Amino acid sequence: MKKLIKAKKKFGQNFLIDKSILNRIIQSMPNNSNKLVEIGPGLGDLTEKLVKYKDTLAYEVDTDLISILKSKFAIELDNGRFQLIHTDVLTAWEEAGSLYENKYDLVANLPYYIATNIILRAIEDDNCENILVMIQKEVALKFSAKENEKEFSSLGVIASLCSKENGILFDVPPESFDPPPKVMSSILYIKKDMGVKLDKGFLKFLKVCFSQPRKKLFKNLSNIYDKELLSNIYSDLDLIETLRPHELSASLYSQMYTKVNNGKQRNK
Ligand SMILES: C[S@@+](CC[C@H](N)C(=O)[O-])C[C@H]1O[C@@H](n2cnc3c(N)ncnc32)[C@H](O)[C@@H]1O
Repeated sequence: MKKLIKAKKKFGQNFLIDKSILNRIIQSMPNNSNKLVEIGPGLGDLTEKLVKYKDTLAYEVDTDLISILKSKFAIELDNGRFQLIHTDVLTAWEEAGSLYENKYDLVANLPYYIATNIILRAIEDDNCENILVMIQKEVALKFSAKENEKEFSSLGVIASLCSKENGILFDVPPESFDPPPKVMSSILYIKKDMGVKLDKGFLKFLKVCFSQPRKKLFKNLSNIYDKELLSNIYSDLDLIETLRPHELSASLYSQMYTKVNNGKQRNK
């Protein structure tokens, strides 16, 4: 470690040290008047760039880092350019429903152990408009995958339906961090479609669809739903019963869910 602090594995601390990557993140940021929210400012290297660009609100869980950040950003904390909240961000979401009271963009080098959960929360959060995050490449591929790609899963369906634009902007190698993570990282960008809200039932439906990703979708669905209803829906949507879960488009998942629900209600 170049700094006087030992990175804590339990908080997913891999500090970004490559200045060129920090600059590329800043250049990729959406141009609007939204507040910036950062999760896990760490030692403040990305934060330093963010506060130069816009007013920033950050959530950090690690007590040891809070005192470092308070002294590094004493002026910005004083003049309101920077706000720091010492808490677990998932608890903050649980308690308040949103990380900020108005429109915001999430820009962060996320702790990888909860990266998927954070992105799903940010997609659900009505005030979050753009998500620009560094995460493990494997997870970024899942969020950005399209149908027929082997990585296409419920995460790809959710990201596709809830966004106007989403994809990997660039990859970041382990040596850009201190300590280096074991895996390749990527910058994922999601521009949300603010008019779309997925219901909890749909998320449960997707869990069933992808419960055994390499089996036939029909088989996964028939563990829960009536086979005759499913056959009718497949024929209405002009689908073949041998389809695997990754071969159906996000929009067809949405249509199938509506039909499954309508069918269930008729059967009651
Ligand atoms: C990958 S490091 C990124 C640090 C810094 N932003 C950088 O780019 O060098 C992840 C950061 O998230 C913080 N963190 C981990 N879990 C958290 C949680 N549940 N809530 C808020 N911050 C968390 C860690 O303490 C750490 O500062």
